[in-house]
Amino acid sequence: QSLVPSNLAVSSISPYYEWTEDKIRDIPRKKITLVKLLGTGAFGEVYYGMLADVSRRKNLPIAVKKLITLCPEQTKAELFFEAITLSKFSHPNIVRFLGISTDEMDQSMYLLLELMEGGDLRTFIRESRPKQPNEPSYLTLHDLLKLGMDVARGCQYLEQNKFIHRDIAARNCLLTEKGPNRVAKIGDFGMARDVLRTNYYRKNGRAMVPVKWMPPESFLDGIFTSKTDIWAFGVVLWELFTMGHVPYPGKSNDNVMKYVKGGGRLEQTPLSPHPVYDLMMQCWHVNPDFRPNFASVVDELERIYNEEELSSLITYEDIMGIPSNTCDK
Ligand SMILES: C[C@@H](Oc1cc(-c2cccc(S(C)(=O)=O)c2)cnc1N)c1cc(F)ccc1N1NC=CN1
Repeated sequence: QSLVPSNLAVSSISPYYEWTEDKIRDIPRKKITLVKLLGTGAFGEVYYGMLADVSRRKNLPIAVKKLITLCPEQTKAELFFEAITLSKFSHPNIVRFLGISTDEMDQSMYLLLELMEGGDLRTFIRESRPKQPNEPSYLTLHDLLKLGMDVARGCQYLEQNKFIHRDIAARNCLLTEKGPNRVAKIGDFGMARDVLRTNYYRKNGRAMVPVKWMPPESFLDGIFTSKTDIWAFGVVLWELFTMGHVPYPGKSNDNVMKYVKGGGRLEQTPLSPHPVYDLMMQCWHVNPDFRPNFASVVDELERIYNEEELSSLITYEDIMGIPSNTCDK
C-alpha cells in the first residue's frame, strides 16, 4: 500500500509526508462503486458508495468525497491534509476515515468515510419539526440534549488533541441513523483544512465565512482558538433547541457582526430550558477566557440531562414561536 498517492508529488506536500507515521490506506479504485450523488461542495462531489470487502464477501456502504479532477495542486494537498488529519482521529463522535483512493488515469483522488445513514444533523432536526398545531414532534428535549452531548464529546476530543475545527455547526454533523439509537458525530473537516489558504476568508468575501457561528475575535481579528469552537458549539445548541432555525433570523452577515460586536446575542427560544440557555450564554462570553472548555460543557450537559425533567414533547407552538427569517424555508 503506497503511503503517498503517486499523483501527488511528494515535493508539494513533503511537510505532511513526514507527519504520517501511521499509514494512510490507498484503496484500489476497482473496489469502489459510486452509487448516488449526495451533494457537491467547493472542492468536488460527495457520493453514497459501496466498498467491495472481499474478505467478508460483502459490500460496505461508504461516503466518498471526490475531488474534482484537474483542480489546482493546492486543493489536492488540502484534501490530503484533511485525510492525514482525519486518519489520526479515533473517537465515537468523530466520523471514521477509511482511507483515500488515488488514480493515475484520471488524476482523481477520493477520500473515503464511514457512511452515516441518518444524514446531516441540520436536515434531521428540521425534518423532525411538528408539521401542524397540536401534533407534537416525536423528538423530546432529552433527544435534543443527547445530540448536543454527542457533538460536545466529539469537540472535547478535538480540544484534547489541540485541534481547532473552525466550522462547528449542525450542518457539519452527521447521524448514524434517524431512529432512537441515533448517535451524532462531527462529520466534516473542510474549514479546518482551508486554514492553508491564508487569505481564504477575505479573498472569498464574507459569504464564504460562517459569521453566524463565529465569535467577535474571529470575525474581527482572525483569531481562532478552541474558544472559537466553544462559541460555535453554543450556536449548535441554539440550532438544536430551535430544531434547525437559521441563527439571527432576518439578519445579514454584516448586521450580525455589528449586533454581536455590540453585545447582542441569540435570544432564548421557547424550547430551550433555562440551564441550557445559560450554558449557551457562557459559550458566547465576549472574553474567550471566560468561556467554558468542552470538558465542563460535557459535564454540565450530562447534569442537565440527568436532573432536569425534559421528557415533555415538543409542540408546534414551541417552534413556531420563533421569528423565522424568510430564507429559512
Ligand atoms: C462529506 C459528507 O459525508 C457524509 C454524508 C452523509 C450523508 C449526507 C446526507 C444524506 C445522506 S443519506 C442518509 O441520504 O445517505 C448521507 C453520510 N455520511 C457521510 N460521511 C458530509 C459530511 C458532513 F459532516 C455534512 C454533510 C456531508 N454531505 N456532503 C454531501 C451531502 N452531505
